[in-house]
Amino acid sequence: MASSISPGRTPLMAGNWKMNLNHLEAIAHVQKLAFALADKDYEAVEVAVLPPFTDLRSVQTLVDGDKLKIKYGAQDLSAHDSGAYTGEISGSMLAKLKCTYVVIGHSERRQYHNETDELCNAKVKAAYKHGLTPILCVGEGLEIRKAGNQVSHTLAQVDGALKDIPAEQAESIVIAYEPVWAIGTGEVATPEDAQEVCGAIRGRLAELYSQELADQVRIQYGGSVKAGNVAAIMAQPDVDGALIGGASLDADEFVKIVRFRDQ
Ligand SMILES: O=C(CO)COP(=O)(O)O
Repeated sequence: MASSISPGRTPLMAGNWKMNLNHLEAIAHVQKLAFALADKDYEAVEVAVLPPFTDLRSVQTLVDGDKLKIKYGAQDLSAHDSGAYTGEISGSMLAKLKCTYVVIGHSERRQYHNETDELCNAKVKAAYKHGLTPILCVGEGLEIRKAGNQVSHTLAQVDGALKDIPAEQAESIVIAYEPVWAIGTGEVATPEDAQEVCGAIRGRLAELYSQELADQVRIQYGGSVKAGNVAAIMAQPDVDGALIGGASLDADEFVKIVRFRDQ
């Protein structure tokens, strides 16, 4: 299927492993991806993996040692720089491991750890402070979708997380629209559903900053993305990649998603 992605926005296909794969499994998985992916894949698409914290050192060693073109990042970071915050991981620790990306505000953290837009905003600031690129997750639950309020709900999350973030930083952000009802359920948003909200997010970025900045920011869709549905979603003009959960744990499937133009 033909894709209508703006040539200025390289699609980002990022695998969010969530709480799956220990560090030994992580090494085997990244090796499989590295073996399967070719230079032409990396020219067409940016490929990233987002493993659990405990895997990051192993992934870094593999990527550095074999000069792999796969990027990697973490699934969360602390809003604080250092200190008495038991169990937390700072942006500087992630930067030291040469992470490129960090996921902020995933719906599972909002739901199970009560993360608010204010906390997401503090984490976006922490990410930029340490040179990390945020992948900011936004999206509505089923009740909000049923009431038809998906756009206003999602844009309020964008506003909250980007409060006081200057354009020089916001221009590099990645925003992932992940409708909560489509995560891990097999229930995919239709390409039109994805486009409606992703287009609205780009419109909001234009209002908050400028059209030029909005045109440059990558907006991903996430929620039950698979090789079989990725091409139709990527054909939407404001969808510039995917944040993939379950399907990213299967190396063959993830490679097919990276090669969405062939599907
Ligand atoms: O939450 C997601 C990615 O961050 C989506 O998960 P699934 O692809 O498993 O639905």
